Parts: sequence; C-alpha cells; structure tokens
Amino acid sequence: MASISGLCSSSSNLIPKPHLPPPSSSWMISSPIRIDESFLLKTSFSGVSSKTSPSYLTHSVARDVTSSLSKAADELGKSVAKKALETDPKVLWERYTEWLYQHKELGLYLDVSRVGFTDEFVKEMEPRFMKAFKAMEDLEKGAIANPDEGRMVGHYWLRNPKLSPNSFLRLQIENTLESICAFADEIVQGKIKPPSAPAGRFTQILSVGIGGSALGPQFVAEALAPDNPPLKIRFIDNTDPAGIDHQIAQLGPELASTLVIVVSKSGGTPETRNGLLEVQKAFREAGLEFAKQGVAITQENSLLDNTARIEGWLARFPMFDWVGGRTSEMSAVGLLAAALQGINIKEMLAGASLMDEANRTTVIKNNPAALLALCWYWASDGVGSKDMVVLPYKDSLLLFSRYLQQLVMESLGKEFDLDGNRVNQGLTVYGNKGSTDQHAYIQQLREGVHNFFATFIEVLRDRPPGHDWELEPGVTCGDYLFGMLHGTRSALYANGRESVTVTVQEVNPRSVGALIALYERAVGIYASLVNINAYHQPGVEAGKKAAGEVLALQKRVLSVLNEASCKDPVEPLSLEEVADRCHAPEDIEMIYKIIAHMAANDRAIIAEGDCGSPRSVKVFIGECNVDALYD
Ligand SMILES: O=P(O)(O)OC[C@H]1O[C@](O)(CO)[C@@H](O)[C@@H]1O
Repeated sequence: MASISGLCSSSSNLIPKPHLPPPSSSWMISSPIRIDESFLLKTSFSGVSSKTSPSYLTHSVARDVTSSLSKAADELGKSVAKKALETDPKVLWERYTEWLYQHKELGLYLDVSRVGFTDEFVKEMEPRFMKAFKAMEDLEKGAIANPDEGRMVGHYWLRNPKLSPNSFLRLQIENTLESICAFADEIVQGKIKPPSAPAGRFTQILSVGIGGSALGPQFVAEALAPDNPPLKIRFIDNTDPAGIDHQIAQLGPELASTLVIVVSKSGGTPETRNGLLEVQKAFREAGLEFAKQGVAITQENSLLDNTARIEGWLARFPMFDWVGGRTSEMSAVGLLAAALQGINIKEMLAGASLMDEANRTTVIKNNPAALLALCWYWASDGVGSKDMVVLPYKDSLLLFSRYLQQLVMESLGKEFDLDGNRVNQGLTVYGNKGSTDQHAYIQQLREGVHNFFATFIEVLRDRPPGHDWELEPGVTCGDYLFGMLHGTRSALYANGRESVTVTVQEVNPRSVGALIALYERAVGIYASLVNINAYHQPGVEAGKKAAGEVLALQKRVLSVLNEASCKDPVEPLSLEEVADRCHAPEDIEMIYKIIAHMAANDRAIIAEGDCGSPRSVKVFIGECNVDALYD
C-alpha cells in the first residue's frame, strides 16, 4: 500500500469533511456540503441509466452510447454495474489511503479515491491491462506501434537513450542532446551573436510552429521560464496575419536580436510555412539577414530542412521519424527552447525518466499511468461518454490543459479501432485553471449536465520559501487556493461528480517532466485498453485537403475575375457567372465566401449589391493583370 508520509504533517488534515468558512472570510464556500443521493445513481456499465433517462447522458454521445457501451461490456464478458459513489467519510478515508499512489523521489501523488471504480471492475479489466503493458513493453523495444504509418514510437527513449532498440538511435539521441546544450550555452553566453543587434547577443526567441510543434514549448515556457530568462520567448502558432503582425510588432527593434526557431516535423505544414515567410519578409524590411538568425527543427531532408540547409541558416536540429508531434516535448522541439530560457532540461528528462520507470510495473495499483487509464475508462465507460475537465490550481500550469487536449484528443479520437471496426473513440479534454474557473463554469459542473469527470492538479508549495505572509491571521493567499481546490473537489463529489487529483510538491523541471511522461503513458495504455492506434492522426488530413481545395478554387475565381476585369469596358460578373466560368456551379456558396473575404480585404470590388444579399452581387477586381491572362 502506498504510504502518505511526507505529504502533510498530520494525517487528520486529510480526512474528507465539509469545508467550513474561516471565521473572517466570506469568500470560501459558505455552506456545508449535502449529498444529493439522486445524483449518485449512475449509469450501469451496460450503458442503461439507472434512471433510464437518455438526458442523463451527454447529448453529444447519447446517440451511440448505448450500443457502444453494450459492446464494450460484451467484450469484457460481463457487465460491471456502477454503484452509487461512496459517501461514508470513514469508508472514503479507507479508500483514499488504500489507493493513494505516491512516487517518493518525484514528490508526486495520485489520488483516485473519488472515482467510483469497484474491485470487481479492476479485476475485470486486469487482462486488458496485461495486454496493454505487454504492448507498451514491445513499443519500448522498438515494435511498429503505429501500424498505419509503419512507424516505431520512441518518445520514451528520449529520456532514457539506453532503451533505444539499437546503438544508432541511441547515439542520435545523445548527440542531439549534446548539441542542443552546446548551442544553447553559446547563444546564452553571447558566443554566437546576431550580426546586427545593438545588445550584441540574442535576447528573444520567436518560435514558429503549430500543434505538437508549439503546445509543449508553450506549456513549458509558461510553467518553468524564470521571470528574467536569458532569452524571452514568443510564438507564432497560426496563419492569422494579424496575430503574426502582433508578434513581430511586439518585438520591434529587438527583431535584430531574435533567434527564430522554425519547428515542423514534416517540414511542410502550411501554417508554419506561412509564419516563416511572413517573418522572413519582416527581416527583409528591417534590413536583417534571416539566415544568420534562423534555426530549423525538422526531419532530415524535409522541405524545411532543405530550405534551411540551402539558405545556410544558423543551425538545424533533427526531429526523428519515430517521435510524434504531440509527444515531442523531450526532443529538440521542447528542449532547445527550454534550454535557451534557462530551464534545466536534464532535470526535465530525469523527471520523465523516473516517471516512465514507475509506469513499467504491471501492478495496476502501483502504476500511476495505469491508474489514470483505469479512471478514464471507468468514468467515461471506455467510450468517451464523459469529458475530462483538467483544473490545475497553479497559474504557471495554465497551459497544461491545452497541452493535454492535443495529447489526449489527437491520440484517442479515432474512427476505427486496430481491427478496422468503426468505434468513434475519444476523450474530450478541456479546462483552464482553478480557482479562476470557479467563477466561470464550475456552476455547470456541479449542478448542470453531468457529462464530465474532473482532474485536479494540486501544487503543495505555494511560493518559494521565505516569501509567504499571512493576509489574515493564520491564512495565506495560498491557503485560499488550497481551500478552493479541496472545496470544489468535495462539492463536486457530493453531487456525484467524480475526480482524480494529481499532487506535486512544486512546479519545477523535474515535476513538469514527470507530468508530461505520466500523461503520455496513460494515453498509450488507454489506447490499448480500447484497442486503437494512439499514434496517427488520419482525421486531420480531411480538413487540410479541403483547405487546399478552397485555395485552388480561389485561384480559379481570381483568374476568371481577372479575365473579365481585363475587358474594355470591365465586365462585372454575378456569382452564378463566376461559378459557371470556374466550371464549378456546385461550389457557388464557397465562391460567394471567397469573394466576400477578398472584398473585405480590398482585393475584389463589389460593383452592385452587397455581400449580405449574395444574389444581388456583381463583382470585378480593380486591376487587370495582363500577364496572368496567359498563365
Ligand atoms: O510538426 P508538423 O509536421 O508541422 O505538424 C504540426 C502538427 O500538425 C499535426 O500533424 C496535425 O495536423 C499534428 O499532429 C502536429 O503536431
């Protein structure tokens, strides 16, 4: 059984009880919590609500939930009925101490006592977990764990290169880490200088990348960058021109001392390419030489890699084929930016490695990632019937929920399982931070539609030692945050809302590395439990393809309008005429949107009518481009 020593000085502090307001405070939850028994009756594992009311299920999943749940239950062999949540404080305390997971060296705790899984359920799930553990063992040994893409999945090797399936990969990892540290040192110490910066050294990082090539570095910067880092970081993570302009404008003259890190595993993501082109334009306009300040992180021989090599950029770092974007924080993607901000990346790697080690045990109770996966399965019926609301009670962890959103949803949100059955799996993740969200949506969580379970992230250390003070007798600001967390946890539970609590001593490189590793592993295990490939993202392609088609149609529209605008007199066209001449009458709605967008950006002229009445519109473009006529 996990020990709780070290978590707090007196175990009596941990006995769950109603939170009463401190004497002089009107801010805390002010009434003792009553258990509303009606909310404690939950769906049975076979998906039939004990109230048999479909409205009890979230609207988004109500559609197929019954059949999917029945199927999941069938697969398990028999259905495990969900019982009402335990309410007796003594029994809850027993459950708390029995299931509390502690990682002593990391100072990390996982409390799953407020999720209502039964011993019977754990027993039922055991064979699936054994399969998942075996799959993870094979993955770590270099199996093709991403069959659709024929790829190995090796993010665990990044923090323990000795695990790599061969010495070539091991050397690649070790050499990359060494070159990251050396490069970061030289930049920070001013040995590598920007060619024309007044400060004489790099002072800013502009990171250009999207999805897994941005979210990890954003989360880590927010969590760990010191108040005065050697280099400050900002991000371009979209193709929004106004957003890009804002980042560049904020840099102002410091563009001359900005290290631009362009991150893209594939090296061909349009948003990232556009960001790069916009930044390069800003450099040209400022009379700066981009190549002397540009760094690429990408796969060898990608478009980006070749561009950086041919243009002679300052540095290039590899992304490996066997590391996915959303699990790339411990690769050059996350490590370079972190090192440049003065974050101890070796500690991050050590934290992740320790967590990985803990997650290799096949004893569910002692395996924190397995415990998380168990809770997710129980709470969401193994079909994503409930969303996961992530509430870190620490401002610096604000972006953890956003980071987890991609990690979990891009990994688990899959149409087909590994056997080709349509399963439409997933687990929805959202959340910002506590206690801020208390004043936003916790109202609905406690009393509204019951379509979620919560994850509280608790940080024991409020402030660095020696900085705290009592804003009321015996009460610090951090005590309020603590009270809000546990008050909310209790209040939700009292209304039948389950929650997991992850506790760390403090936010530091080691604990952040451990948190990332914990959730990476939980996702991998959960994917095995529900038999899906966690490591591909086929669904993203549909949107990218459709975006490409819109841009191709826009080119045809422009060509048609150009031709009509080159006539003398200019021939304004109706939308129907444009669509006919584009040979795309079925795309008239999209053509209307394209023209409205161009008109809003002064690239097309509405001669008649207005955009609010599409049928009245006649359009042309201002200037005839004669050259384009013969393209
Ligand atoms: O690093 P890349 O190749 O630019 O991709 C960025 C992101 O785009 C996705 O492929 C989804 O479109 C993510 O999986 C990935 O993290």
